[in-house]
Amino acid sequence: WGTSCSVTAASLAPTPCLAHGAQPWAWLQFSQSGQPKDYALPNASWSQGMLNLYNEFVEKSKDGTWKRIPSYRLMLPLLTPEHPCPFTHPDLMKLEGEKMSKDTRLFLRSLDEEGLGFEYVMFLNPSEKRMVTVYQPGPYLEGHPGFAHGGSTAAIIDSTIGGCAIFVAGRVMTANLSIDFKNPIPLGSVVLVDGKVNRMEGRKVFLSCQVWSADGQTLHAEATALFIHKPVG
Ligand SMILES: CCCCC/C=C\C/C=C\C/C=C\C/C=C\CCCC(=O)SCCNC(=O)CCNC(=O)[C@H](O)C(C)(C)COP(=O)(O)OP(=O)(O)OC[C@H]1O[C@@H](n2cnc3c(N)ncnc32)[C@H](O)[C@@H]1OP(=O)(O)O
Repeated sequence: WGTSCSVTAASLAPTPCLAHGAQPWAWLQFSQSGQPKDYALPNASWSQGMLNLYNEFVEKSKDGTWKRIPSYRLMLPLLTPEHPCPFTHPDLMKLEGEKMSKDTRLFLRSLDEEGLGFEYVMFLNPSEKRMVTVYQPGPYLEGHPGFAHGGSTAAIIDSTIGGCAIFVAGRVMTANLSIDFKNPIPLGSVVLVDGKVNRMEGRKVFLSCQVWSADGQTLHAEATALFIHKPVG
């Protein structure tokens, strides 16, 4: 995929991060293989409940029904031909890597230490236009004592359905996000964020989302959203 994509490995080459006085490679953590680190893989902070749900969706991915979405500190590596990814919308292929800042991080991947913030992995079901995120909120996302801040819940919902909307429509922006918070999410618990596209009208993509406890017994939040396509260029 992405043969016409202007984002290449060369455009991903580490650049100085002078603004932060950091090491040149600090904008993107590389693994020992020289590839950007994929954060959507198990680490020591993942609870058994998180691993169980992750393994469930890995199993469901074996026949291609679901696809695990790799996750880096930036969106950029997802757009390079070197990294297999279902985000093949032609609109995204027009993004030019060299014009995208490398001195930034995705909000949900902004913390260095494992387990303190957003631990998550997304799986896309292309035929159902559905994205699920297996998510474990860490202690630095606290709102009321012991519970995740509602803003962090909004962020994981926005990213889940945002990824789904990007898959169907290319570059989109959140125009509206409406959330009913039903039950607080305990820090360190595991939830399933389940979002899908309901319909599209021109540039508008309408989605809905539910956040369930891992055992499916507690509905934590319900949301509806409108994303609007913004053509690249
Ligand atoms: C891009 C690289 C992708 C790589 C992807 C790879 C992997 C992704 C995987 C995982 C996901 C990872 C990351 C997460 C992804 C996304 C989550 C982050 C998303 C955000 O965090 S994003 C920031 C917050 N977001 C904003 O910062 C938007 C500010 N805003 C604007 O930029 C404009 O406001 C805009 C663009 C929304 C519209 O502006 P515009 O000029 O293009 O269009 P216009 O206003 O004409 O509206 C056209 C029609 O929509 C109707 N309409 C508009 N707004 C409405 C509303 N609120 N309610 C109801 N209807 C509305 C109008 O009424 C009209 O309707 P009609 O045509 O029927 O008259």
